[in-house]
Amino acid sequence: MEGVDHLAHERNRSQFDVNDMKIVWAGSREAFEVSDRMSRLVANDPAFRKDNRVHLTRKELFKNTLRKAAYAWKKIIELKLSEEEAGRLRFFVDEPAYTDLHWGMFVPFLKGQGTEEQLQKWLPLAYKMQIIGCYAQTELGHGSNVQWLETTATFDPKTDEFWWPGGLGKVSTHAVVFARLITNGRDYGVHGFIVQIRSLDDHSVLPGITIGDIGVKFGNGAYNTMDNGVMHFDHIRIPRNQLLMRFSQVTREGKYVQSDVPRQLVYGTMVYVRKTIVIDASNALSRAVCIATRYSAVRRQFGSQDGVETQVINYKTQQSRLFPLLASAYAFRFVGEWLQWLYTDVTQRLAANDFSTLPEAHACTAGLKSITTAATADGIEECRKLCGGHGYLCSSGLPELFAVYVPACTYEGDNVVLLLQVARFLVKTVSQLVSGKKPVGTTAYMGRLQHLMESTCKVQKAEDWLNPSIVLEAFEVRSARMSVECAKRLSQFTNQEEGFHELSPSLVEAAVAHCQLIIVAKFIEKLQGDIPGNGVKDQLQKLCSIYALFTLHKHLGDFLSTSTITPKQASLADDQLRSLYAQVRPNAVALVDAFNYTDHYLGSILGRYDGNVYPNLYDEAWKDPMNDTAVPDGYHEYIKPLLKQQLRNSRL
Ligand SMILES: CCCCCCCCCCC/C=C/C(=O)SCCNC(=O)CCNC(=O)[C@H](O)C(C)(C)COP(=O)(O)OP(=O)(O)OC[C@H]1O[C@@H](n2cnc3c(N)ncnc32)[C@H](O)[C@@H]1OP(=O)(O)O
Ligand SMILES: Cc1cc2nc3c(=O)[nH]c(=O)nc-3n(C[C@H](O)[C@H](O)[C@H](O)COP(=O)(O)OP(=O)(O)OC[C@H]3O[C@@H](n4cnc5c(N)ncnc54)[C@H](O)[C@@H]3O)c2cc1C
Repeated sequence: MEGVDHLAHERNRSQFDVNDMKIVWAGSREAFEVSDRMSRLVANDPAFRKDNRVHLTRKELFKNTLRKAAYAWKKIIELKLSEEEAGRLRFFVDEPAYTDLHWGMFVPFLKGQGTEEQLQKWLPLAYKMQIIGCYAQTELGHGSNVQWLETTATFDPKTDEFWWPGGLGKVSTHAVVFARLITNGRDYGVHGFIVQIRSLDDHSVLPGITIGDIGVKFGNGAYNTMDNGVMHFDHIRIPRNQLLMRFSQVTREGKYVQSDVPRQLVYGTMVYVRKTIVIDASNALSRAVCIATRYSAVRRQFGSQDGVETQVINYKTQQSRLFPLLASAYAFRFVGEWLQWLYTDVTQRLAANDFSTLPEAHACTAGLKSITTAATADGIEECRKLCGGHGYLCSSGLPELFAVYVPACTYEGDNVVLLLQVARFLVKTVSQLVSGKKPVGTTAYMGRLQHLMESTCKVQKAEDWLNPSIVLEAFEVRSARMSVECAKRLSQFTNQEEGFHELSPSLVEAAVAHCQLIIVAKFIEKLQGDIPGNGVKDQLQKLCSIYALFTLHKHLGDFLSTSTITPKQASLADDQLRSLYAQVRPNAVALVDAFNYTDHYLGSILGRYDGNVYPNLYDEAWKDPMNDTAVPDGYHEYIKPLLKQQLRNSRL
């Protein structure tokens, strides 16, 4: 029945104030207010409808995305929205589009790599969208290995194929292009250039440049709203001052001048985007968990008592699959908040030519991007499975969410390649201990290596696993022992690079252990701070324990093989986990209500706020164009002749 809250009984059971949790999830009351207002603005405007996407052809889909992006831009101007409001509005429009790359990569690259003079020229054009930019770094032959990009930019004192860049295929007028800078016959490696690629008069592609869309990508709708492109340069010429020269310059005479800064600063935009992707992982996972939790509370199957079947959310197996994902969504939210702080801090230090925390920022953004996107992609798929057959319908919102999200494991750095960067950082940290260098930041725990190598876990009963200090030390011991073991085995190789490649699978596991420690540590830190709201902190403590103990359970091999814990302590952790599931159970629906997602943004019949699933699932089916006629297209050509033939055969 419309208007009835079929989940009221679930909401009445919660043991905390969901409105207080909404503020904690949003990060602040101001952030909540902006998000709430923008999500409702989008949800209430039919111009932003998205339930028809799966029925559109690729070209219709793309044109529809251009329409929405233009409409959103007009709204932003008309309502005089702030940068924060505009960003939230585009987020709730929920459609990968060229604007993601214009605002998410092109503008940040200009801001990070341009000189004051270059910013004064290009930023006003970009902010007013008088030019539309993309980020052209990946080539057909190289994406991960940036240092081996082949496009060259040769300085001519007298006067190159990109693949994947989002927005490039049909929309962008300009590109940030990565190319090897060659001047006076010497290759100075990869640098960033701004290149106009289309006419601002008629959008035609400029001479010497070939541009196209790379074709249909994974999934219906999904990322096909984005014109990822291919571009080929054939000896085009650009002015010298379109080399972005904040960190290195080429003089009029062709002389290369490198400021006294790490060459990796040219990678700054990737660090920025990886940080953003970690925050976005909590958005995507929380969306899937919201759908699966509400539906799990609606769905009843087997186990009837008094003639009423059991809610599937009451099955321990459903809880053991769903609640760790709920906990992960909150865990990624808070580690994302911390990573935002780290990024801001590093940026301020760079402005003062303090590069001391640059390695930490790179390792943290790379590693956390890798493990949060992997867990989120797997988590969305698990949420689809948690919803049984109906989870496979596009009207559940889950197939498209998965298809849009899963490339996050690849873009902005393949997850394994990034974990190897973390491994390199850890091995270096351990090796420097010998020379007396004190580890700081997220590796500070390595400074207590002697203790961690000798420590024994103090758990004697299940409840001991609720002690944050015991949990934190277990994760520190596991990570430290894995890193030290890798470093020790690596030291047996005469050729360190050869040893690194040989041991890379174990090194990746050590990197995962370190990054999971960071997530646990930041969740615990968050709870040591002021958490306002009735019953809110208690719920978050439960979720923190679930994230930690589920992670421990999932990586039990690490904890046992490093003798961090005993099998008995592992069993006590499982007992505590099941008890925590029972404690979270009455709060589950309220914990996903706290994400404050509109039905429009969720785009899911199964995840409707009112839980009125079945009538709406049935009605949605009839809207499919397949049901426009009772007799399907093709009957007269292919079915009727077959039936008649069979009838004739049966009479012979
Ligand atoms: C609200 C909505 C949100 C939506 C979310 C955003 C969606 C955005 C859409 C995304 C679209 C996708 C865009 C893209 O994919 S753009 C292209 C991305 N490409 C990559 O990420 C390439 C990955 N490869 C690399 O980053 C580098 O090649 C790699 C780091 C793997 C190796 O670099 P390099 O060979 O130069 O360096 P070395 O391994 O030799 O290391 C040398 C030292 O440099 C340090 N280092 C490396 N990278 C960095 C860095 N970024 N910052 C600081 N330091 C760095 C490295 O640790 C070494 O240091 P040591 O010598 O001390 O060990
Ligand atoms: C949806 C989407 C949008 C994108 N948007 C953009 C964009 O806007 N701009 C842009 O420039 N690029 C973009 N990209 C490209 C993206 O950045 C690259 O695909 C990504 O960096 C991975 O690089 P690759 O494709 O070369 O993978 P590869 O590195 O070729 O990976 C293939 C396999 O090799 C393994 N591998 C590679 N190197 C190593 C190693 N050293 N050790 C162990 N294993 C290794 C990887 O783990 C992986 O399993 C986009 C990609 C996608 C999917």
